[in-house]
Amino acid sequence: MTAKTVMMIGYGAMGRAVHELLPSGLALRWVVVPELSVAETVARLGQDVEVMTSVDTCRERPDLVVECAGQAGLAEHGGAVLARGWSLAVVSVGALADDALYGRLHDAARRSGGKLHVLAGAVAGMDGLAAAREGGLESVTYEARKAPASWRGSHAEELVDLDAVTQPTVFFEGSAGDAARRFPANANVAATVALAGLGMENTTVRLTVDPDTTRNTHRIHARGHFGEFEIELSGYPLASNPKTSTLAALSVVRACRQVLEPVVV
Ligand SMILES: NC(=O)C1=CN([C@@H]2O[C@H](COP(=O)(O)OP(=O)(O)OC[C@H]3O[C@@H](n4cnc5c(N)ncnc54)[C@H](OP(=O)(O)O)[C@@H]3O)[C@@H](O)[C@H]2O)C=CC1
Ligand SMILES: O=C([O-])CC(=O)C(=O)O
Repeated sequence: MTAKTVMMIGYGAMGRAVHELLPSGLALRWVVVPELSVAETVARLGQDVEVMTSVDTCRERPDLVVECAGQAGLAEHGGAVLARGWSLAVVSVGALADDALYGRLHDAARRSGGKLHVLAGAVAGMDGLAAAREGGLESVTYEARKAPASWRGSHAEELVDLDAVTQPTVFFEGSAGDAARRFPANANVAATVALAGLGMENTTVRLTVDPDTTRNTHRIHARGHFGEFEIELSGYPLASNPKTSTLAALSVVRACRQVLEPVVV
């Protein structure tokens, strides 16, 4: 049987983890990275994978395109993928807090028959939340708790002294849209919860730095006509990037596997 093909946008910590776990029967054929990373990525991947800076260079049709490139990468390449009518599974969901980008990707997919799949990423429960929305939701709160190392290099450094915290400290409380825009590498899940539930402005987000944890912990509380649920997921970060949970990479692997499966769970 010929292998189904995958294109990956971005090849950082998550992309590499996904590549390692790609199910047999699927081949990573194209990787899209910024110009500055082309040489290093070619050296890592060898001849079997075509490394490019633009989706336009690809002359075939991938069975699935996965984005592991950060919000800027989704903004740069998402439109071109969807305009071709391809399927695009994304993790940098916070980019969709930008209404103009959301509209552009939505319209490109609608015109071409392409599909934008918002992956659950580092959290669970998005199916239940989206189902609950059908009956009406009253409130949705999302809280993330991570170690200081996971918040380094982010806007958190301007809000709290990451070297001095001695106990769990909330340093941001606001809307999902605001969180996704201010913490592009750390609060994509806030946008995912918002898209599944009450939207960017009506989803409350709390971000905490916890000096005593090595996990990335996500808690979602939702209340509505269906009743109420609370889930807490305590994930291991990837060794190669403490901002990124292992489960987020695994959600991309799952999306890849679904290309092969006649029954989708
Ligand atoms: N939904 C979720 O649960 C989660 C989502 N994420 C999202 O996944 C993204 C990737 O995570 P991770 O792999 O750990 O991050 P890394 O920073 O390790 O990797 C990002 C990769 O994307 C590349 N890239 C950056 N800009 C572009 C662009 N314009 N076009 C193509 N490629 C680009 C980078 O290249 P270069 O090195 O040259 O910059 C690098 O290869 C995060 O930035 C975040 O947005 C992360 C965790 C959880
Ligand atoms: O991986 C995680 O724990 C979540 C994350 O970074 C994000 O939401 O952007």
